[in-house]
Amino acid sequence: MDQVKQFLPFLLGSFVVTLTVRSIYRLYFHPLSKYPGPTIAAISDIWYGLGWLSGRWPWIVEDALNTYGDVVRIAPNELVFVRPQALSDIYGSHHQNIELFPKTQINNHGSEERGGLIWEWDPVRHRKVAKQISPAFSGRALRAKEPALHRYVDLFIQHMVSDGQDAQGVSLPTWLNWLCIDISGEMAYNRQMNAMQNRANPPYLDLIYGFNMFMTVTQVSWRFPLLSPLKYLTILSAIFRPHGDIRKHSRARLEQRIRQKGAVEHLDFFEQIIPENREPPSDPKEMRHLEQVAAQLLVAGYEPPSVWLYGTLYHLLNEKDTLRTLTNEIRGSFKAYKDITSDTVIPLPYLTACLKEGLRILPNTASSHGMPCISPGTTVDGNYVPRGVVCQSSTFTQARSPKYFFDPLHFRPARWLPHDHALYDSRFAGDDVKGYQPFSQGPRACMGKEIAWWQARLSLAKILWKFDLELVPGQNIDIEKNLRVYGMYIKPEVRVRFIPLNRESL
Ligand code: HEM
Repeated sequence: MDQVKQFLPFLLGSFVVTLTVRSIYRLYFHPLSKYPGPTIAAISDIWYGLGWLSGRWPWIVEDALNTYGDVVRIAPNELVFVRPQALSDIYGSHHQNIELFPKTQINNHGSEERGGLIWEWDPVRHRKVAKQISPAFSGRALRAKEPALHRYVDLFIQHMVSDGQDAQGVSLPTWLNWLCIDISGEMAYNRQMNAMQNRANPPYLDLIYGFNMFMTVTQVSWRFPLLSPLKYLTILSAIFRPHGDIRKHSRARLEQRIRQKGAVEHLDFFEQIIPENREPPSDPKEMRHLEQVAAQLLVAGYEPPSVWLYGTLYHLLNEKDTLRTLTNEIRGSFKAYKDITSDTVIPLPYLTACLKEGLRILPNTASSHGMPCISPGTTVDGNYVPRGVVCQSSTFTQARSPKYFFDPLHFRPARWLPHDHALYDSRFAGDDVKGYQPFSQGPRACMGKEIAWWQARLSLAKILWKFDLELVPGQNIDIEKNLRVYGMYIKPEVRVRFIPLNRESL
């Protein structure tokens, strides 16, 4: 015991000396020491970790960029950029579709089986999977999916006719989540989630939201090896929730889909990577890879569209004149509900402008968090960034900065209108509409951009053709203050009345 007592001051002393020397190195001698940022972020990952755990990371980074300039050191070995040139340098640069800034291992933690498609950090492995899947996103393949898209949007409309007129209205985030998970399950691997039909969260949706905060904890704990046992909380949470059963069910559904190959109502995104022999691979690694890709397609096709529609409708409901203009454009363009198709909605300029503005004012999770990549040792927006430094963008800050957009914190669709449109407003002439890339760019850009646009245009056009919308009075909502984002956004409650017009039935 006495020996321990003697040894303790020595241990503590060594610890303090090591921390001091490391901090001095990181502050004054590290290759990133010339970049500005909070001092605590330069010497430790604590600032980064707490920021992520708060659910307000995009806002924290925005504050830092507004305080320190266009490049900020947000962790000892990490920079965030905001100018469009930096975004194109980081994400757009590639050689024969192999990205020059590979993704970090923030999500799959180096596992070769868990990369799937979106989390795959190895550019060559990513290219292989992306090449296999991309034909499923081609124009012809998308056409085959259009009837299913209509079916779900129509089901949403029918539910709103029956449920949406009550004085207390319906929960906008809940119903949009159900619409989007139903569509995404169907598109990803012909999986019927039946959320709207059952008026309940499918267990799979509960599962992914159950892990929402946990994903962030895992990502953060990865930076602090001493805290990594936190990861084992997954095991605890698995004990207390029926996760195992849900996973088993998902796996069984996927195996069924693999055996069906081609014999489905419409081709889905998964079709392209189903083994030729239509048998689930016996190699567990291969099967885990397929499960990972299927899950990623499902979540990638679910979360961004649900946030997009939620943000756009929330702002429209708060901007009555804008909502009226859009409603008039839609109702003036279609005599009958059945005339609303993925082709006929494209020429509506105000609809497109409102949706672009919705994407700007609330970018999706990946764009809001930044998409960390590793520098190969090159220049980003004129700054030399040594090899191995983690770089990322803040599309969120760019979207909300007066340097790039006039009146950025307000919903102003007019900024996206063609200049010869009657409602175009020259105050927006200086907006950098081309530099804004919510679907990212380069080899890792969004594959679902086109189908996402179909889904968003069709949903909004059908909803506003059929209903007058109003916020249920007495709600005190400020999504700017109340939004939180971990692995996915947590959307604050908004109750809305859907008042059907007496028009032809569906
Ligand atoms: C509002 C709509 C959407 C937005 C704003 C959006 C945005 C993005 C962004 C920023 C990325 C890059 C992520 C990263 O590099 O980490 C991405 C990737 C991806 N998105 Fe989307 N997305 C949307 C909808 C969809 C939909 C409906 C699908 C359909 C499945 C989809 C499928 C994908 C896929 C497969 C990737 C990975 C591409 C790759 O790594 O090769 N997205 N998306």
